[in-house]
Amino acid sequence: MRLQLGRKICIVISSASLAKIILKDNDAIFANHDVLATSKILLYGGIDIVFSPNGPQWRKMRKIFVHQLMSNASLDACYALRQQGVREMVKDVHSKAGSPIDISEQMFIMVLNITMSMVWGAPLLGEERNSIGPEFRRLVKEVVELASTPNISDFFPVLAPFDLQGIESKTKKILLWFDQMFESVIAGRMKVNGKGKNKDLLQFLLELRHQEDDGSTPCLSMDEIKALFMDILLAATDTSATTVEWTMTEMLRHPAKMRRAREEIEEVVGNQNIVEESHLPKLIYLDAVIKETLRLHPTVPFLVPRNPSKDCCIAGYTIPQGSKILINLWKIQRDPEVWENPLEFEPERFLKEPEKGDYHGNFFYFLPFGSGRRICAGLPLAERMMKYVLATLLHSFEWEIPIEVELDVSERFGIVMKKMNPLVAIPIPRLATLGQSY
Ligand code: HEM
Repeated sequence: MRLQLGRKICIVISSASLAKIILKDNDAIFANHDVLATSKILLYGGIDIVFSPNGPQWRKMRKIFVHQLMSNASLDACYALRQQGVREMVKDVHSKAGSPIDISEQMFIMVLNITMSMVWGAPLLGEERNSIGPEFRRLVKEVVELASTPNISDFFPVLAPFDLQGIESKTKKILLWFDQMFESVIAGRMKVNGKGKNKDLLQFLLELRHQEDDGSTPCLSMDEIKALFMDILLAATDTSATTVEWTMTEMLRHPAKMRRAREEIEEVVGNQNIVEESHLPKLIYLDAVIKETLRLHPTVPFLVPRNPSKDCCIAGYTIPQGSKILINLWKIQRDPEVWENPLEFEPERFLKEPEKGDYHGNFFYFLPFGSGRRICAGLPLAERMMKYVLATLLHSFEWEIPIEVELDVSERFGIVMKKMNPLVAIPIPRLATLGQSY
């Protein structure tokens, strides 16, 4: 489908074969993400990983992130931070046992804490958890909404200086809040001469900054450090929280499947232990449940839209340089040619045909993390965190739906596909004796 919006041509790709031609066969041409007026403001001019065009800047930023945080060795080394984040969350949920809780909100704060610990060594504790956490979430929600609102400045760049919808000025206010937080964290570390006790990402970046390449220019500017922080915190929180919320929704709608997932966890973990990441590779059914959720409810339903870097011809159609290409995962991942009963929640399909569960960008009917060189850079962390937290939620609690709540799957499309009505569920502790272990 092709739409002309102002000066911008938008093309929606809804078949796996075309997605492959774009994301694999022409990966180099389509390796730029579409940069919105809001992303430029929020990401310090677009010098981050998500919005840098394919080139040396993008390679530098992505390399730092992947090497420092996403290698197996780095992820193993900071397992204690994930453990602490998940345990804090369980304690918090225990304290609300019997009352309805907003699952996505709970998950958001947990993921935020884990990522903040990985990035600068300090989670939100005590009062901060109740003040900064919700404010952070409110602002991320606003960012996602602003970025999902069609902006005249993007379609008629000549009108951008007038900011007719006020989107840019709202984004600048949000940037200010984040920027002050980043400045204060960085200044705090510099006060101790960059000698934090943890070997976290901030520590590494400050050290890297002082390894000057030509004796005068730091390898990394302060804006680059802040843009990296922004990418990580924004890309990790809403996506992971929303995916856990959809997975819990589908399990609550299918109690037999939730029972099967819990039985598997009990068999692997036992009732006298708490879930550890070492248990995760054995949780095959839970893995299938997560994949089936990502198939039916792709968290980033159109990927991050791409721009071709030059005019090109795809399947006989000319695609001009700079067009906005959306890959419609929602449609592709429900294609009846490949998925039997495509609208049904059937995790068992991935047990029968495990090859269809490859989400590393090679099977073009299932691309929840994208494909090619711009594939999600946080995939290794996302898959560990989601499985770990879901296993823990099922192992520690029974979940009930408040009587007045209808469990629905209405979707709200945007950059991140949220539930129209947030999932509210009541936790009932299962393993009373284990409560103290958290
Ligand atoms: C369930 C969780 C997540 C989902 C579904 C998800 C999905 C995606 C998708 C679809 C893209 C665009 C890929 C493309 O254009 O082909 C992306 C990009 C990205 N994601 Fe994720 N993501 C998740 C979690 C995370 C986490 C936890 C982090 C970081 C800690 C992260 C960091 C990034 C970054 C930095 C990019 C930009 C990569 C680039 O442009 O080179 N994501 N993600």
